[in-house]
Amino acid sequence: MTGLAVNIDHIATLREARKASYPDPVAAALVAELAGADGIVCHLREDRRHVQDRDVRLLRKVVQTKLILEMAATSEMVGIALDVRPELVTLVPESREEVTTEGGMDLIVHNKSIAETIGALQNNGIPVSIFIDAEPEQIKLAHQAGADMIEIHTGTFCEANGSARRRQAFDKIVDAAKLAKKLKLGVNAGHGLCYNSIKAFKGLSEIDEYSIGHSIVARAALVGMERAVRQMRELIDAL
Ligand SMILES: CC(=O)[C@@H](O)[C@H](O)COP(=O)(O)O
Ligand SMILES: NCC(=O)COP(=O)(O)O
Repeated sequence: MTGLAVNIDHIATLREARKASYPDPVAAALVAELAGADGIVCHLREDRRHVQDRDVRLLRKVVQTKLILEMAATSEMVGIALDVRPELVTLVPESREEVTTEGGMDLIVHNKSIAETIGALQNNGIPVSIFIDAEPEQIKLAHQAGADMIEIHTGTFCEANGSARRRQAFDKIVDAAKLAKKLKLGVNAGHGLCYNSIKAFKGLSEIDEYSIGHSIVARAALVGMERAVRQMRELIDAL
């Protein structure tokens, strides 16, 4: 069965908009699990714009499925990961000015440092995924760097204008997923996926799990977290 990992970052975004104590992303994670999530994702950004250290530590205590920590490959974040011990770390590129993650990790540029970060985490029993663009070169480099999994950046496909661009972006995802499986990497996919774009993935059995946050939280604001997660769960079950 294809997995659904629910990213609760933007519950924290709503809380941080007022620097309030609610809504609590930890509570959202528990509801998401009850509604059928296979995992909970949180991205502890260096600037702490949404998820806070307290959230990650509490999530570690209460999440019953699996906790996936998205983070930059910095020594501060590696220290936190070694302490919190999530079931999976996903390394993502970060830029302070971006509104959201703008692309995958460039392993042509960061190959050596990423391999070191992967080693530091794996040597302590923490599996590592790398968030990368659907480019064959990046996938081969992720494999060479020793990653356990990759997460294919789906944002380019989700944002593509026009059917030709959309098709081209999707074909790259298909090729990337097939290549990664051939290299015996686990394959996750995420960023920008919504209740409509997820339907395009029907039949793409190479993808183990989808990581989806913003669209679920946006729907949850209107219909509630449980319904929003269940509706996404049903779409993924129908793929
Ligand atoms: C890597 C990724 O796709 C997620 O981290 C997602 O971007 C949610 O976090 P932000 O919205 O802060 O980028
Ligand atoms: N890794 C992708 C993720 O966790 C969720 O991204 P989004 O659905 O919030 O764009």
